[in-house]
Amino acid sequence: MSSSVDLRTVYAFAREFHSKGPNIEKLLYGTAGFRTLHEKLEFIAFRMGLLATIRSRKFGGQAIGVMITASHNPECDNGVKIIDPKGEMLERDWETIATDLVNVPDDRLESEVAKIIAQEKIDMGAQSNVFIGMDTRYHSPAMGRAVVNGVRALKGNLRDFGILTTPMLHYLVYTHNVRGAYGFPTVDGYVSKLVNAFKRLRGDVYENGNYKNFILFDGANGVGSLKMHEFNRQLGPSLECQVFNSNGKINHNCGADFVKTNQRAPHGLPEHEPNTRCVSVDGDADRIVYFFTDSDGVFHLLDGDRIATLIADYLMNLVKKCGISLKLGIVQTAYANGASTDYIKQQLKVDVACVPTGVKHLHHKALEYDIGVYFEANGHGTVIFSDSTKEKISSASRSNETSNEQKESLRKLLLTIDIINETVGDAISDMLLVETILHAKGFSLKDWLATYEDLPNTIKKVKVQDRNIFETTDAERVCVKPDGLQDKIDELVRKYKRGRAFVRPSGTEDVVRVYAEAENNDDVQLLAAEVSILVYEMANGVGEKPSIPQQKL
Ligand SMILES: CC(=O)N[C@H]1[C@@H](OP(=O)(O)O)O[C@H](CO)[C@@H](O)[C@@H]1O
Ligand SMILES: [Mg+2]
Repeated sequence: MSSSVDLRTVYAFAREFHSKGPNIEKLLYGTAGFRTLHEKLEFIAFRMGLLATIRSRKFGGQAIGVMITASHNPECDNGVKIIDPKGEMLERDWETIATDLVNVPDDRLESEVAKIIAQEKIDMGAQSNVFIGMDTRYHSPAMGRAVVNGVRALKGNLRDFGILTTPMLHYLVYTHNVRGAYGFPTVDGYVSKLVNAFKRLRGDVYENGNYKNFILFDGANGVGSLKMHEFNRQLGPSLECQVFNSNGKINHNCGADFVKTNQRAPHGLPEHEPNTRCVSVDGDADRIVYFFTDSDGVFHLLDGDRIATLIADYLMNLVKKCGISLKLGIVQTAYANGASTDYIKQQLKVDVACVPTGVKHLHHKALEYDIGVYFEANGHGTVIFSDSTKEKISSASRSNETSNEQKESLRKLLLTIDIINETVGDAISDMLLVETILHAKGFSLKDWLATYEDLPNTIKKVKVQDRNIFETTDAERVCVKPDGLQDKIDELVRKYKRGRAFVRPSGTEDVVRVYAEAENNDDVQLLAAEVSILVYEMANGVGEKPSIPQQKL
């Protein structure tokens, strides 16, 4: 190992500018990196700057991303996560390395960095390249500067892209590393890739059947609204998209998480005709849900499960028309509505897998299929096509044995692939894809909703003294610790028709999440309350004890 970096600068920078200070509780690289109150995060951002530089050197100078965001969390929180060279989430072994690096005191930082360099056999003389992006939180620039200092302390190179959606940074990292093979590695390149494919698929006829060319876009007062304005300039009349919730408090009473969790429309929604198509994205624009209010004033949600089934159905039909055979699979988590899973198995007749929460798990599983469609119920997901699938599609499109009709379908399939950001869930890319499909089918949201009927469901949060005493198995559907809890949950679930419930510790908040679904809403509320009380009692709940809804007492 050659080293041109004096590691004493690491401790000097830390002590001078980004001291950890005493009494910081142990922090874990969780479902989506480190996420906590912004005041606690600056030293972590600095250390992630160090780690990203080291990781980039491990890959001979390939770009590594550092994204500053707390996604759908409230404004007071921030977060930092690392993006690997292929635009994917950080490899699991390095999550442990990241956790260890963050949890050492300042005076052990230098030796911890030296340990990582030695263990991973890093050539500190090698090139390194760190790409930095951030959401619109007012404290994100300070975090960004801390990352920059981390990179500088190790004499690395960096590019600071400023305010970006999370999926844009994933795209930029990947396209840079594959030297443009997946798209031009710039922000303009990203927008043009998606918009050009969208426009070419849509053609000159913007409306079709029940599909109207107008959509209301809730930007969650985050980066999604800024970027959607940029998209709008390029989309022109091909999609009339009215952006709202652009400059208030991030995620406050709006955005995809608010809409999904509360199953109601966001605040700030402009006056509109009943049945108008509306979307909500989250604070960093990597997830999306659709919704509308019908002429009786009833709110309807079309979430990630719906999006996955719509896309899978469309792609399967398209592939069939192309005259090629490919295996498509859908990946969900335990939060997927039971009715969607039944629909996938019984109607779509597609393979469906269930994995633990967090897109990294879904992405990983989706790689096993020729075409992997993965979505969390909250609207976070995308589609990935294996290399051999892409090869099959392009060779079929060039082959003399392919009919003209098949060639037209292959052209559509190739353009559809271009709209998709395969690196990670991407709210804007997902929206353009769904809009393309609804347009092709001539569907209104009502038509889409009619494909199957969701089971009523809810997610509750329970605060307990230590959420880490909860351990789960079977893709989080079974709770193995504390002892005896699962048996008691099973007993409760048995009382309800089509009942299902599970509990798991959150990876991003200090709570235990309780999910319940059943045939009707009263039962759902009752089951969720009963399970929440159980969790609270078995794990020394903190604060107000959950209670049974009034009408059931
Ligand atoms: C039920 C739920 O929505 N959980 C979210 C949430 O994870 P938790 O581990 O449940 O806190 O944040 C993750 C990161 O954004 C997201 O991937 C996941 O779907
Ligand atoms: Mg997000």
